[in-house]
Amino acid sequence: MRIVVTGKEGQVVQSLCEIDPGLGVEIVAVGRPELDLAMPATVLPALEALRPDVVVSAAAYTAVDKAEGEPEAAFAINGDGAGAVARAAAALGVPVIHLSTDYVFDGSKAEPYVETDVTGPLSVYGRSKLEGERQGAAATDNHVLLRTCWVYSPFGANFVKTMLRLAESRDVVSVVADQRGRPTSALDIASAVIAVARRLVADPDPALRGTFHLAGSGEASWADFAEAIFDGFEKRGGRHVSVTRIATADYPTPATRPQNSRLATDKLASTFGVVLPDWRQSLDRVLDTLLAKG
Ligand SMILES: NC(=O)C1=CN([C@@H]2O[C@H](COP(=O)(O)OP(=O)(O)OC[C@H]3O[C@@H](n4cnc5c(N)ncnc54)[C@H](OP(=O)(O)O)[C@@H]3O)[C@@H](O)[C@H]2O)C=CC1
Ligand SMILES: Cc1cn([C@H]2C[C@H](O)[C@@H](COP(=O)(O)OP(=O)(O)O[C@H]3O[C@@H](C)C(=O)[C@@H](O)[C@H]3O)O2)c(=O)[nH]c1=O
Ligand SMILES: [Mg+2]
Repeated sequence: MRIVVTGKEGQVVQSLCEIDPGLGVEIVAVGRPELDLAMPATVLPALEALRPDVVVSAAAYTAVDKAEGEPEAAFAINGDGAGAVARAAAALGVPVIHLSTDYVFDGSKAEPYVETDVTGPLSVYGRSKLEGERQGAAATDNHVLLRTCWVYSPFGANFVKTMLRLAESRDVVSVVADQRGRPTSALDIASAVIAVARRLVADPDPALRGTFHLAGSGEASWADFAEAIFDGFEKRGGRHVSVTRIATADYPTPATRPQNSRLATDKLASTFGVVLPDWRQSLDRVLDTLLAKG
């Protein structure tokens, strides 16, 4: 089985390329310039040439604050570009696994979000990802929409790497404590995507298609997450860094984030038997890699 994934340097695509996908599975990454989501005409020819058995739509415009000033680019890539990937998979007659985000929700729900909850994105990024969800669902039923959240990894740009960079020069870092979510390792996402892809290729059952939420086990605020990162840094010989827990109002950003970003993952567990490790355990593995690299 050949899994073709969009993007080259992204966290999820690099994690897919990094992990051992197991017997009979091959991972191929395709991105710019051959496949450019901002140029939808490039998408079908690039995918067709690679003869995928499954397409993983992982590439996206993910700069949440920058997107507020570049809505056209965000919608072109996350809306029309993601739509083009799903339409190409449909044309090739293969399933597509399309990654989306907790930021499609407004965060006002008291409980974790389930797949059927009403969306209401607060940011350009969230709205553009929701448009990609709509275009993907319209393109094909042979489609898994996998919403995930708070992704970190040894690769690309993410909150863990930002905190480790700040730890080099700061004794105290102020971090918001009133946004809660579920930190998710891209390495765990990669394993889950491969497990889902295997099932989709083997089984046309419509119950295996549709929307599913995927997240690391447990939950945290960004401040909790930062504290765990700094603890791990110190345990591995780094300096002591402490967190000042602040409110969202004390950390103004161009984009508004949901206060409740927690995704309920029971449907993925009961349908695919996929449950991710506790986020603290996965964080340890990523810190081992990042801090061993130096
Ligand atoms: N990061 C997060 O916290 C979360 C991410 N997600 C979603 O998961 C998916 C994977 O995210 P993640 O791996 O973190 O993303 P990254 O931000 O790490 O990487 C983005 C990827 O998209 C590619 N890309 C951007 N623009 C284009 C374009 N015009 N044409 C082709 N490729 C493009 C980049 O290309 P290049 O290789 O050239 O750099 C890169 O490979 C995305 O759909 C994202 O929306 C969902 C929830 C949380
Ligand atoms: C750097 C920093 C951030 N923060 C806050 C700002 C924000 O509320 C929160 C997280 O900031 P970031 O900008 O790193 O995270 P952000 O880019 O919003 O992360 C999101 O990315 C997109 C792609 C997703 O899909 C989401 O699931 C989510 O992971 O932490 C602090 O309070 N202190 C700090 O020093
Ligand atoms: Mg960011």
